[in-house]
Amino acid sequence: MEQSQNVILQTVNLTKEFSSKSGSVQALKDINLSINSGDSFGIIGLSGAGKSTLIRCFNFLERPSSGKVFFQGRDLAALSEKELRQVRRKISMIFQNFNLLAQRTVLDNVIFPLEISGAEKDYSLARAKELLELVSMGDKLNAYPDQLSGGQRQRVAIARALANKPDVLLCDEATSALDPDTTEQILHLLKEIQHKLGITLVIITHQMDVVIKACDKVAVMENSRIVEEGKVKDVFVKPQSDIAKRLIMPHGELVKKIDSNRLIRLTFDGLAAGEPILANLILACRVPVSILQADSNTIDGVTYGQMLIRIPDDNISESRILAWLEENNINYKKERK
Ligand SMILES: Nc1ncnc2c1ncn2[C@@H]1O[C@H](COP(=O)(O)OP(=O)(O)OP(=O)(O)O)[C@@H](O)[C@H]1O
Repeated sequence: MEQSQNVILQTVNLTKEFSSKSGSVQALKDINLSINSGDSFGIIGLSGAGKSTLIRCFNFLERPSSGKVFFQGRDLAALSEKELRQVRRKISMIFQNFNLLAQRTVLDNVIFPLEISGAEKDYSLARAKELLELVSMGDKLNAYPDQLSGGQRQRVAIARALANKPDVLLCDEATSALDPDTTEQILHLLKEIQHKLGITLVIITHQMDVVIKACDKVAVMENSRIVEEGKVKDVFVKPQSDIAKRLIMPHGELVKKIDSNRLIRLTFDGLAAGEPILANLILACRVPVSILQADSNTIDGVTYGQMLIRIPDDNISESRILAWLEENNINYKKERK
C-alpha cells in the first residue's frame, strides 16, 4: 500500500460489525483516516458514534470486520501474534478509568509493562522513576492508586503507557472523569510529552474543548462514520457537518426556545475577534442586536470565536445586516429552528 513516509497510522475502508443476540451493530463504516507522525489528532463524536471501537482497531484490540489498519506502513492483519504484541508496545493506551493495578504501588504499576516485555530489573526501576518524575509523581512512588486523586492516577497511567517508549499514545476519554482544572493540567502534560518525546497523540473525546486545547487536527464521527476532518481551527471556525456545529456550540435547545426566526450565527477568526464587531454593526446598520450566546477559544495564540445574535424581525433590518456582514467579510449563517 502506497503511503506518505510521514503517515504513522492509517485505516483503509475499515468496518467493524458486532453481533449480539439482539442483532448486529455496525460500529464502524468505511473509515479512511491517515494520522501523521507527531500529530496530536482528535476524534470527536457523541456517545455511541464509534470512537472507542475505532481507537481499539488501531492496535487490533478489536479486529476489523473488513478493511485494513497500517502502522508504520505494516498491515496489522499480516502480523503474527508475536509481532502484534511488539506493535502494541509501540501503540500504547490510556483510559477514562485509568486501569491501574490496585494492589501495586505507583512505582510497581509503571514497572509492570517493563516486566512483561522482559526488561532488565535495574533498567526497569530507573526507567519507571524517570517517567514518574516526568509526570510530576516522583514523590509518590510508594503510594497505592486508591491514595491518589483522579488527576494523579491519570499521571501514573501516562507514565505506565510511556514505559516501553511507544510511538503513539491513544487516549480514550482520558480526561472525561476529571474536573475542568485537572483536565487542563493533564492535557497540558500530554502536549508537553508530545513535544518532548515526539510522540503521536490520538485523543478520543466528546468534548470540543479537549480538542481545542490539545489537538492540531480532528476527525468528527457520527453514526459510525467520519463526517468531517481537518485542522482544528478550520473545523472550529467553519464546521461543515451538523454534528460538528452541535459539538462546537451546542445551542440547539437555546435556538428552539427563542421566540424569533431572526437568529444569525457569526464566526470570526483571530483578526476579527479583538475588534468590536457588534458595536460596529449596530452603528453602521442602526439596528438593535442582542447577543444570545458567545464563545471564543485561543488556538495557536490566536482567538477564534462564535456568537449567536438576534436581530429585529423585519426584512429591511435583516438585509442591511447581512449586507454589512458580507462587506466586512464576516462569516455568518442564518439559524433555523
Ligand atoms: N463489544 C461490543 N458488542 C456489541 N456492540 C458493541 C460492542 N462495542 C461497541 N458496540 C456498539 O458499537 C457502537 C459504537 O460504540 P463505541 O463504544 O465505539 O462508541 P463511542 O463513540 O466510543 O461511545 P462511548 O463514548 O459511549 O463509548 C455502539 O452502538 C455500541 O453499542
